[in-house]
Amino acid sequence: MNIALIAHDKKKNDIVRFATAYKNTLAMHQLYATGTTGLRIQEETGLDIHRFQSGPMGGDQQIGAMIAQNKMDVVLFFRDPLTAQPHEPDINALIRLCDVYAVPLATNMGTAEVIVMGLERGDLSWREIVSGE
Ligand SMILES: O=C(CO)COP(=O)(O)O
Repeated sequence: MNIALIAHDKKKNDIVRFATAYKNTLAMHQLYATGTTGLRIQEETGLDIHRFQSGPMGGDQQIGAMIAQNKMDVVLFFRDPLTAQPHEPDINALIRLCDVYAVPLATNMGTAEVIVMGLERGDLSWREIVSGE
C-alpha cells in the first residue's frame, strides 16, 4: 500500500518516534512524505521514503495529487492545531481530498496507531480493490 507520512514542525519528533515504533510494518509498504518530514524519518529510521517538496512549498498538494489519482491508500498527518500555517489552504485541500476518495486519514498519533494496527491486521485491504492494485 502507498502510505503518506506528514508532520508539522512541532509534531516531527512524534512522527519519528511513531515511525520507529512501527518501522517493521511501515517497511512493508511504499512510503511517501513531505520533504522535511521524510528527511527526518529517513535519517532516524533508515526507512526508504519517496520525498516530495516541503509542505509550504507544495508537498501537501503533491500528495493531494496522488490522492486525486486514487494512488494513496493511507495518510498519516500529524497536524499541529496550535500553530498557524502559511499553507493552510493546501492542508485543508489535502484533508478534503481524503474524504472525497475515502482514504483513511489520521490527523494525530492516536488515530495513526489505530490505522497502522488495522493495516497489520489486513483491515485496509479493501483499498487494493478500490485503487485497482
Ligand atoms: O507542512 C507540512 C504539512 O502541511 C509538512 O512539511 P514538511 O514535512 O516539509 O515540514
